Order: sequence, then C-alpha cells, then structure tokens
Amino acid sequence: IPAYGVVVSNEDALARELANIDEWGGIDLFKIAEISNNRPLTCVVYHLCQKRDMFNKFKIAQDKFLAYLMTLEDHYRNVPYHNSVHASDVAQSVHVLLSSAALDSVFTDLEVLAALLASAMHDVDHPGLNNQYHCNNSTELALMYNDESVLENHHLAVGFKLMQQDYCGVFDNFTQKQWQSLRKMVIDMVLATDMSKHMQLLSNLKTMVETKKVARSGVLMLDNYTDRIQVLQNMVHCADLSNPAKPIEMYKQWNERVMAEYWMQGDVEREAGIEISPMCDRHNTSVEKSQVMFIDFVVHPLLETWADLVNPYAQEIMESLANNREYYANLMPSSPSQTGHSKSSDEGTIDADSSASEDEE
Ligand SMILES: C=COC(=O)N1CCc2c(sc(NC(=O)Cc3cccs3)c2C(=O)OC2CCCC2)C1
Ligand SMILES: [Zn+2]
Repeated sequence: IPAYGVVVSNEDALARELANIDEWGGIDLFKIAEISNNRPLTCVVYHLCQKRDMFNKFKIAQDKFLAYLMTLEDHYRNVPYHNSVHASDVAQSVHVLLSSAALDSVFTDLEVLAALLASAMHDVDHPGLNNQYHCNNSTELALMYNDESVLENHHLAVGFKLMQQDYCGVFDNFTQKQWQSLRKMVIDMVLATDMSKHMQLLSNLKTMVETKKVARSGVLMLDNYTDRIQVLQNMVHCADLSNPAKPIEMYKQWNERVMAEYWMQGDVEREAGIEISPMCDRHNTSVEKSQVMFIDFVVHPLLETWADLVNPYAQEIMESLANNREYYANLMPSSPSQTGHSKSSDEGTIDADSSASEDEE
C-alpha cells in the first residue's frame, strides 16, 4: 500500500503538502487534489486515520478501508463546489477542531472515527442542486425522502450502501454494538449538515455554552449522548461552513466554486422557466455583499459560539474570519474605504468622516 494510500507521481510533494495537516488552513486541498490525481479525500482521510492509529485501534484492514475511500470518492460528482475536495476540506477541518485542547480526550476513538467518516461521506453524490430545488420540483430524490433533508438522507444512503459491498467489508471486525453506535452517530452528524437545521443547532450550542461544565483540567465535560452528539454535530457543521475562516487565497477559490454551483442551478431554473432560487441568479448577485451577509448572519454567529465553547482555543479562527470579512466588505461597491467618491458623499449626505477622507485624498 502506498504511503498515502494513493499511487502518486511525486510522493515527496504530497508529503510536503500534508506536513501541516494538524493546523487550521495548514494544507491546500486544491494542490493535494492535483498531486493525488484528484484523490484528495482518499489520501487526506487515510492519512488522518493513520495519524490517529485507527487501523490498529479497530483492527480495520487498511486495504479494505482504502477500497471504501476510493469508491466513496468515485461517487462524488464533478460539480464546482460539492465535490471530494470539499469533503476532504471538511474532514481536515474536523480533525483540527477535534484536536482543540478544550476537547482533549473528551471524545472516544469511536466518536472520532464517526466524525471523520461523517465528514468524508457528508456530501457524496451531491448533484450541485440544493434541497430547495429538489423540493420545488418534486424530483426523484424529493419524492424518495418526502422533502425532508433530501440531499443529506441521500448522502447517508449512498455512503453506507458503498460500505455494504462485500469487497469493502471495512468494518467486519466491529462488534454489533460498535457498528450500531458508529452508524447512529454518522447519521446524526450528516443530517445536521442540512442548513435548514442551522438555527436549531446554533441554539443548542448556545445553551451548551451557557451551561458548560469544565473539568479542573480545562476540558469540557459531556456526560450524555445528547450533549456529546450536539458538540459533534456542531463541529462538523462548523467545518462545513468554515471556508470564510480559512486563508484568503483558499477562501476566494471556495467562493468562486460555490457561486459557480449556485449560478449553474440558477441557469437550470431559468432554462426551465421556473423561479430562480435566492443567490442563484448570475445576473443579479453581488458576490461581495452576499459573502459579508453570509458571514455576519450565519458563519460568525456559529464560529463565535464554537469559540466560546472551546475558549480560548479558537481565537485564530475568529481573527481569520474577521480579516476575510473586511476583505470582502472593502470590495463591496459602495464601501466608504473605496478610492474616489464614496457613495454617501455622491448622494450629498456628507458626514464628517467621509468628507474627511475626501480631504485626505
Ligand atoms: C441563510 C442561510 O443560507 C443558506 O442556508 N445557504 C445559502 C448560502 C450558503 C449556504 S452554505 C454557503 N457557503 C458555504 O457553505 C461555505 C462557503 C463557500 C464559499 C464561501 S462560504 C452559502 C454561501 O456561501 O452563500 C454565499 C453564496 C450566495 C450567498 C452567499 C446555504
Ligand atoms: Zn458540505
């Protein structure tokens, strides 16, 4: 078996790219996709399971696990955003969030394995069309899952079906109890990536922060399944929405991809003569404004609450998010920091600081 699970032309380059896998934003998944012949998910998840000694802990046959990861990766589609590069990014982000000092030895090996598996399969076979599209058009998937978390149910069904295929048999050495616990946790985590559950998840997290019990050592005390799974669900959810808190060059690429995917959906809807979903109309979206709003209303509240939970071990994430928000805020068409006349002065509503900035120029 090759060192990183996949046969690559330049193993040293891959080793270098994976060197900072324990750091937030420490690896470039786009570069890893290139070097690994578009197998970023297989090599990142295989590498993380090796680092966490999962194969020994659970007597998992490495060749079978690799066969499963390859098949899982093959079932990600070639869509701009929800492809296997995104899944590998979520897996690595979960790995870093799990390593937070506040969560030191809080989770069992089975829970850690479940979180990595949930990350790996959480968007498999994503068609590049969101739940709203499927429900509005009563597609086959929407009919299959009665409009409830349609895509997330599908990702789970595909992810587990591939595990049943006999040549995988990846968890044959698990006890029935271990397998059932792993399966339940993966299901609970992937279902929680449905954005329609975002507000409920965030409110649970806020309650946990308000009532959090911390041991003398500073680690969180989670003494029942509900609390434990809520932290794991929010962890995967944070990782899923974490692009705005990553180094700006990567964030910009993720943003181009997510817009490309939304606009392709809008094109499909326009062609079909049906109502274009929000943010999907390439002819009237302000990319920068959308991102600033998405950060202000969705990402920042979530990551800020996560940072409170693992305080002070997420300050770097919050700083990165704040910097990236300013980057897009400054690009917004009418931002006061723009050179030349700021919008407010053109409209004659000159206030002190904008006129001051005009004087300076
Ligand atoms: C009110 C909630 O809105 C909502 O449920 N969604 C619409 C906007 C959106 C997601 S997930 C996501 N982005 C990501 O999951 C991670 C990112 C990738 C690149 C930048 S951020 C965006 C998004 O980014 O929407 C933006 C595009 C159109 C509006 C803002 C789901
Ligand atoms: Zn996702």
